[in-house]
Amino acid sequence: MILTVTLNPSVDRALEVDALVRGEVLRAVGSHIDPGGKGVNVSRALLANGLKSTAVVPAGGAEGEQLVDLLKGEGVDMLAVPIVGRTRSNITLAEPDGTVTKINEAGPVLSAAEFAEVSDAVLTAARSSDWVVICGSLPPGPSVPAFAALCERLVAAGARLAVDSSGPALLAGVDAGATLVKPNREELAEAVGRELSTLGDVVEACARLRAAGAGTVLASLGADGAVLVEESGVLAGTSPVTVPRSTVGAGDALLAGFLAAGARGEAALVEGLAWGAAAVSLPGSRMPGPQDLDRTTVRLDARPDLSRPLGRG
Ligand SMILES: Nc1ncnc2c1ncn2[C@@H]1O[C@H](COP(=O)(O)OP(=O)(O)OP(=O)(O)O)[C@@H](O)[C@H]1O
Ligand SMILES: O=P(O)(O)OC[C@@]1(O)O[C@H](CO)[C@@H](O)[C@@H]1O
Repeated sequence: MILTVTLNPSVDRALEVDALVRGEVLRAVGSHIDPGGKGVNVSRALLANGLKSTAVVPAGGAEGEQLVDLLKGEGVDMLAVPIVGRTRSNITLAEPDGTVTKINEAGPVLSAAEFAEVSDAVLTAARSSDWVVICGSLPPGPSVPAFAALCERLVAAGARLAVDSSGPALLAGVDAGATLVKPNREELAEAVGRELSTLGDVVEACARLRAAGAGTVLASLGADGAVLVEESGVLAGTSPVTVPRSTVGAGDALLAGFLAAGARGEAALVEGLAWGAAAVSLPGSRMPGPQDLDRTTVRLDARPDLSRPLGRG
């Protein structure tokens, strides 16, 4: 069983507009609401493919209730920890060519007592889980040392920990010795403090995170695919998408597919790329199911050209 942890979940509201024009009243031509947050999406993707997981979410206020109802409606097993603050709403503005503009709230404050309650729930559930997957931004409140302590306690307790976050939270996961980290290009660049222009830059940056404590690094690179750097070597892969609809949650789908297929080697990278590409072909943050997956378009390369330039990030 996979335990996902989203410390800052959301109600995701996606509005489709014909074109984004600043300063105008825009009329939405379509709208939908999804339960959101990166770990929540990993759980949704796993469920869409018949795999069991439990999503840990702090939830508060009317939006917290809505989040819990949406998760129940989709049949996602959850551990909701009540909090005083109001769960955030994140907005996606989607244009017909697949361009998305996202506005994410900071999220409610998680008090020290609430964070301790969430941590206890995670540490307890971790005992019967194959993976603990902590994803997304830290809400205001918990300090980085408190988050780092949670990661360290999980690793010390023998949990296989995966972290998909940014900034200091990503580095805390690396330092704690997470089994897997999944940064995107921007997060990886921030973690190593330099721009990443080529595939070689990405491989080098992943190697640095491994040297600092991470077991495996799965770097997602948008349309440039993904790079996997693990004990046994380096693999790069792409999965072209003919008609991109929404990239929201593509990284979460990639991570879910990678975990679902064992989190190592070619088979897992193929699965992750197939799930990521399928998510990009679907509207909003809809997670792909078996009917959406096409593994035949995935191309892997065990000896990638490290001088290959990446698209504009
Ligand atoms: N434009 C695209 N064309 C083809 N595949 C894409 C595209 N964008 C994303 N992908 C696929 O989805 C995966 C994840 O994308 P990305 O690197 O943007 O993740 P992310 O920034 O973590 O996304 P999010 O935070 O929205 O979940 C990529 O590794 C790739 O397989
Ligand atoms: O603000 P964060 O935590 O970095 O990201 C939150 C979020 O943008 O990530 C998911 C897509 O990956 C969405 O469901 C959600 O709105």
